[in-house]
Amino acid sequence: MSTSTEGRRPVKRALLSVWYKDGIVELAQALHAAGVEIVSTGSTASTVEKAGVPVTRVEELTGFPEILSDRVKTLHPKVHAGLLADLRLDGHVQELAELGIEPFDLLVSNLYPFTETVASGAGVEDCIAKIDIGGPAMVRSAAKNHASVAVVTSVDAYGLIAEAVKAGGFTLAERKVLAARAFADIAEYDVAVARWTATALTENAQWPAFEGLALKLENTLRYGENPHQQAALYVDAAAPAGLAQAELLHGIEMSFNNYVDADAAWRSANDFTEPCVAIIKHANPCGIAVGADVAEAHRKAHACDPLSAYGGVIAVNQEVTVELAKQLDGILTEAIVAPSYQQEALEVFRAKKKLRVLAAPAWNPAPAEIKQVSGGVLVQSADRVDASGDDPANWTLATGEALTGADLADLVFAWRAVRGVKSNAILLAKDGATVGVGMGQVNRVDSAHLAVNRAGAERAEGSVAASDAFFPFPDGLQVLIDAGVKAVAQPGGSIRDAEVIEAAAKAGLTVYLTGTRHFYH
Ligand SMILES: NC(=O)c1ncn([C@@H]2O[C@H](COP(=O)(O)O)[C@@H](O)[C@H]2O)c1NC=O
Repeated sequence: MSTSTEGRRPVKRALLSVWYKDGIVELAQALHAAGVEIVSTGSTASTVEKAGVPVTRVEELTGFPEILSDRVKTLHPKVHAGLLADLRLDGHVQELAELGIEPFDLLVSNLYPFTETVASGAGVEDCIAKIDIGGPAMVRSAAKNHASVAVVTSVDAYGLIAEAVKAGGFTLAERKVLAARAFADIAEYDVAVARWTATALTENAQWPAFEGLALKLENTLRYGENPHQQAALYVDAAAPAGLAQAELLHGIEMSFNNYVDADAAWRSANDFTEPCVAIIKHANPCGIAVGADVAEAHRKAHACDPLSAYGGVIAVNQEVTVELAKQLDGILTEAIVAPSYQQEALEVFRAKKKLRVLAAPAWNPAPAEIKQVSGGVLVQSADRVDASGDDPANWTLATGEALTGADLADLVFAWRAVRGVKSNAILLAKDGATVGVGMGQVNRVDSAHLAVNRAGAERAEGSVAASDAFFPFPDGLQVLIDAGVKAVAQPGGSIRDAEVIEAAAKAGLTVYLTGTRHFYH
C-alpha cells in the first residue's frame, strides 16, 4: 500500500456485510474504538452486537425489513446513495443532505459462498440461492466511488483497515488499489456464476456458450522465453492446484522456461504410479525411467542422455530421498519438482545456489487444456493415460510373437513415456528406462533415426519402441528394424498398415496396435 498521504479521508461511518465472519468482531471492535459508526446486515450485525459493539442495523437505516429470504436487504437508495455519492461534488453532498442520507467512508463485504456450494454437489436451487446479488452491487458501488469510499473484500486486508483508521483514513492511492482488487473479486465471482449457469441451466454441458477465466497475478518473472520478452505468472483459482501453486523451497525464482519444462516433466513423471523420474529440456525428455526407488529411477533416466540432461529440469513423482539428492552432485540442474523431500535431501540441495527446489501439490490435472491461437483459444479434453488404448489388454498383436514379462513391461513403459515426447515421437526403452528419444521432427523417419542414434548401436539392439502415431510408410519402422529393435507399439490406422506390418513380419518384429494416438505439440 502507498505511503503517500494524498487524499486521506477519515473513516467515520462503515458498512459491514460479510458472509465469512472470521475477524469481523476484532475489526468491529477496532472501528468502534476509533469512533467509527457501524451499520451492518442481519447476521453480521448479530455477530458484532454479541461482542458488545453497538451497530445500526440496515433495516433501521432503510426503514424496510430484510425480505424474500434475504434476497433484498441492502438494495436500497439509502445504502447505495451512501456508497455512490461522490463527496468531491457539491451537488452530491447537497442531494444527500436534502434526502437525509449519510455517506459511508468504508464498505467491508464478502460474498455468498457460491463456488463452495457448487463444489459441495448441492442441487441447482441451492446453488442459485447462493448467488449473491446485494453484496456485489454494494462492492461495485463502493469501488466505482473510490474517490470517496474504501472497499475491502478480503479478510486478509482487515489489518490494513485498522492501520488506516488510526493513520487518519485511507489515502486515495490505497482506495484505488482496494477498488481494483474489489472489481477483480467481483469479476472472478461473476465468471464462476456465468460458467456454472452456462452448463447447469442450459443443455450445453460439454461445450457451453460461455467459457471464462479469472486469472490473478501470482508473480512477475525476470523475463519470458527470451530475455527481451516480459513475463508473469497468473493463477486460475477455478483450476485444480498445480505447478503454478508449487512452493519454492530453495533457490532463485523460477524462470518462464523453468515453468514450461517443469510442467512437462511433472506431467510425464505423474503418468507412472511406480517411482519415476523425468528429466526435461525444452519441453522434451532427455530421459524418463521407473525404478525400485526414485534414486534408481533417476540413475536410469540420467543414463539415457547425460549430455542433454545438463541444465535440465527434473520431476519426481514421489518423495525425493537423500540418495537421489546426492546423485545430482556434479549434474547442473535448473529445477527439481516433487511432491515432497526428505529433510536431509533439502539440506543437500541448500548448497546448490542455482537449483530451484519445488514442492508441488498432488497431481490433479485440469480436465481440459487451453491453447492460444490468434484471435481465440482452442479447448480440448486433456489426453490422459486412462484411455483404453493405454491398457495392453486392449492392444492388438499385429505380427510377431506376443511379449510377456519384462519385455511386455518395457513396451508398456515405452508407450506411456512416449506421451511426454513432442511429435513426431519415437522412443526406445529397455529395463524400464528410455534409451533413445527422437522428438519434434517433421517426419517419422527422422525421429526414428534420432532415437536410434541417441541410443547408440548397443542400447538400440534388443530395445522396444513406441511411436506416438502410426507409421505412414514402412521406412520409419525399417530404421528401427535395422537397429535391432525387437518390438514396437504404435496406434495403427494408416492406409498402409498392411505394408508396414508386412515389413515387420519379414523381420520377425513384434508389433502391437494400441488403437490410441498420443500426439503432443
Ligand atoms: N440481498 C441483499 O440485498 C444483500 N445485501 C448483502 N448481501 C450479502 O449478505 C451477506 C451478509 O449477510 P448477513 O450479514 O445477514 O450474514 C454478505 O455476503 C452480502 O454480500 C445480500 N445478499 C444477497 O444478495
